[in-house]
Amino acid sequence: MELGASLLVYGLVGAVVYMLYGAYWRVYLSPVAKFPGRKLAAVTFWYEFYYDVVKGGAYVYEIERMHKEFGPIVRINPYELSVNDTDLDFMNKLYPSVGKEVDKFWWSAGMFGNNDMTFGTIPHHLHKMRRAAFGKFFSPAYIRRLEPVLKNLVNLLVDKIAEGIEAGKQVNLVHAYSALTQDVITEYCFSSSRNVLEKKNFAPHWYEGMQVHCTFTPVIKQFPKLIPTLNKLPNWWVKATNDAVWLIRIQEAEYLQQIRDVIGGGDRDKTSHITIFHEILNEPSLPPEQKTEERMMAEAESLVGAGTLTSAHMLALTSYFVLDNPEILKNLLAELETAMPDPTSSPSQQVFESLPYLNAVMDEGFRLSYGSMHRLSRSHPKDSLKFRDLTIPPGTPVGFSAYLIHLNSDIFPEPRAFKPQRWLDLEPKERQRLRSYLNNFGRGTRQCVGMRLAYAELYLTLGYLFRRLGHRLQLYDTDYDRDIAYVQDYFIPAPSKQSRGCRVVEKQDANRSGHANGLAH
Ligand code: HEM
Repeated sequence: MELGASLLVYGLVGAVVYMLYGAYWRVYLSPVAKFPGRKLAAVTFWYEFYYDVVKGGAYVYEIERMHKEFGPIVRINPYELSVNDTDLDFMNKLYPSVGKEVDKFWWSAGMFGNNDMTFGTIPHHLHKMRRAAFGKFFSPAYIRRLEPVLKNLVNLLVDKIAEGIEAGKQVNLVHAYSALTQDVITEYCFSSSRNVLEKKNFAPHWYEGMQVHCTFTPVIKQFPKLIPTLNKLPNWWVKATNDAVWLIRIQEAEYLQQIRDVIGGGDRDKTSHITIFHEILNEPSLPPEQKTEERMMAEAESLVGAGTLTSAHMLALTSYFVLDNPEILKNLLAELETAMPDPTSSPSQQVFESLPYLNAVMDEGFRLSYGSMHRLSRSHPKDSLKFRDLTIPPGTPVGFSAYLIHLNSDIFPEPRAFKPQRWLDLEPKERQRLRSYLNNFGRGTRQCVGMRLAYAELYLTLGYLFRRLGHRLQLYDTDYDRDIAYVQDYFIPAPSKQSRGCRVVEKQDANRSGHANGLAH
């Protein structure tokens, strides 16, 4: 045999031996080898890839099956564990708020394209510094200060929905809500709303583009260089071949311009209120290398993405259940009529916060919309954790999935039913205990930074919309399993591929004869 051919054979044999030893090490010798689970999942990340990419956001169901088979703690890939359990003490230890270093898992932290955004930051201290630069913006004082901006946008949303149904059209609430949440977050980021509420049919391509972006997440985990590679492709090619990537590019150009305006002061005339990016860029504790255009763009993408789909999905699912259930609608309207006697008024969030029935409806909405179906993994680089009689070694990523907790029938009997009543007539302590199982916003140091803004949006939207239009809206050809239920895990969950959204029309009665054809305005 020639020297070249022999080297090739030796090389191939060496590679095979290396891979076999690697597989053996992962299954039998790794620090997490003692945890139960499927051997194939322990050997390779391609197992997860198969479920999430080939079967479409379906690894969460395979994890669910593993828990049924192997118990409350399972190994789900070469490094990571999943826990499905009702132990709140363990949950709080895994996701501490203070006092412990907690990292994200390197393999999944960059699933939205990079590790520059606060969401994608792996190490504890870097994350803490980045988050502190805008954390203040989401404090109760700032949220109150910007409430007038939010009220204007929610009022516009309700007017646009009213306009649509009065014209005899179907209004897709998912698109309407995502128009609202995009306008809110772009206004808060840059004092320059994207104005999606004013666009025809609420410019659904923005919502759809963001959904498609989420479907890239499992691919990016496996191929972390995917987005940088796509970014090198010429504009003309992207525009001609891929709408979703083109939309990402348009957004990036928009953010870059806004960020340059903030940095150069070119936005002074347009800015009517404080913004997240003024806050970050003026934060003295954040060093200049953390204020680069590139990092600010990553932060903008994550803020707009995180601030749009999550709240819109919760609102759409909750609206569906209220409109689909006359008893729930009746109770909610009765409460809102007392709290907001003048339907044309614009009360503040505080008015709605104290309403028991609205809160019960919202908690069911949170429970069935999950926030994220994905496990939220954390690793404690310096400490081991104890789960029952098992010791989890330091540095092991471990996560809970809100999907699994929220549908646990030991905590929530008849878990798939939307029952506001389960939150009512409880002792305050018991209600608080039950609420602590809601994991929509995650927990601890990485808990959703926009949670207070999200609550403000949800209270005002559900309050104003149902008080003003609740008795006039009717679902149009909307089926829960086909259109609403979140069934695909792309971190932000998606409904089935066949989903047509949550569509409403003007309720038919003796005095009205609207026709439900065509889309809104
Ligand atoms: C109902 C609405 C919302 C839900 C269910 C939700 C859910 C979540 C969850 C589960 C996380 C934690 C992810 C993790 O542990 O890795 C998160 C993080 C985050 N969310 Fe939200 N979110 C919502 C609204 C918002 C809004 C309105 C904003 C706008 C500012 C926002 C911005 C963020 C950011 C920046 C992070 C990263 C925080 C960090 O890593 O420190 N979210 N969100």
